[in-house]
Amino acid sequence: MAILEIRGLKVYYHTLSGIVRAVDGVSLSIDKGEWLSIVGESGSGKSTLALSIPRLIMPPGRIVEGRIIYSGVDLLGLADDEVRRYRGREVGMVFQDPTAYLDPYRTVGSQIAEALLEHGLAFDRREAEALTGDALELVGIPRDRASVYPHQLSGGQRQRVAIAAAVALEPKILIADEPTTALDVVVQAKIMDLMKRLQEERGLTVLLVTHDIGLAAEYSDRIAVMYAGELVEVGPAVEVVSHPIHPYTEMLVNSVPDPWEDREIKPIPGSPPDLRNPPPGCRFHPRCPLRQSVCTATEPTLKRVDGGRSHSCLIR
Ligand SMILES: Nc1ncnc2c1ncn2[C@@H]1O[C@H](COP(=O)(O)OP(=O)(O)OP(=O)(O)O)[C@@H](O)[C@H]1O
Ligand code: NI
Repeated sequence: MAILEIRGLKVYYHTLSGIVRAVDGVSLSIDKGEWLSIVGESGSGKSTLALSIPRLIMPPGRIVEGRIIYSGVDLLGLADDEVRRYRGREVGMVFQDPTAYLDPYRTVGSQIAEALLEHGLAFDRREAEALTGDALELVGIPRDRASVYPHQLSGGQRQRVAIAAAVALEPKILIADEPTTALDVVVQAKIMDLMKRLQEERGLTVLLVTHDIGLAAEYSDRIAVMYAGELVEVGPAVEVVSHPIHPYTEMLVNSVPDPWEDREIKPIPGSPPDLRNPPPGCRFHPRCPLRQSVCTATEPTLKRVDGGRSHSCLIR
């Protein structure tokens, strides 16, 4: 059953130099308890898509069209104060830089405890502190570390605390935007393993945003590949990576090292288009080796094929 359904979403940034069509007609659904990763090059609109879900898009950005249905409720139809109740409590968020939202002047424990009280998940200070300790332990941080300040923790520990803070509110879905990009690979694996455990043990739905398709393949149930504001391929993680359908997915896979196979790394030639003025037809056509005349003349849509997969390639 879908916990989240995004339909025809368009999110544009209205800048002085033009309208940046960062998310331009995305439809995607995520099942309860599933881990879906959104992958794609820098600037493809991944973060814009993720931030739209709890309606955290700031001006000059604006959600111009579409629906975001969470557990049957269209979040885009709610008043601001109503949507605030979903943030944190239902939809948890973790970002690349936890220092951006951990207050440097307050202990990590007091910040988690306060959120618990604010959302009515703890009856009093004492219960909030107990639950905070539980949340820290859940992410592998001793409960007595509640009394430290963010700067006293390592980068990996801070990200754990951020996850503890998010998970303490018992959200149904955790949106993690590049949560391990700033961390070394060993710490990255630990954070990913932790999220996997939360998915398996608590039935947490995970939406991971990453530019790392290898990482996505290792941890996700499904992968959605984004290019220039649109989805080009969606399907079971292992299949998408081992047998990509869309040429962009294929080139993205070939542009990163394969830990199991010794093959040549081929960077994708060219660069993504200017989203103020994207190319007509398939937005990938200027970089696509399979390009034919239909690719410049036809607007592709995501079509379903066998195996729970979909793609938007006009040739394949
Ligand atoms: N505040 C903003 N004002 C104007 N344009 C923006 C703003 N934020 C993002 N954009 C543009 O929207 C497009 C999508 O950006 P977004 O950050 O969503 O991509 P991304 O896939 O998350 O990239 P990255 O991997 O670098 O994080 C880009 O062209 C970007 O320049
Ligand atoms: Ni991003």
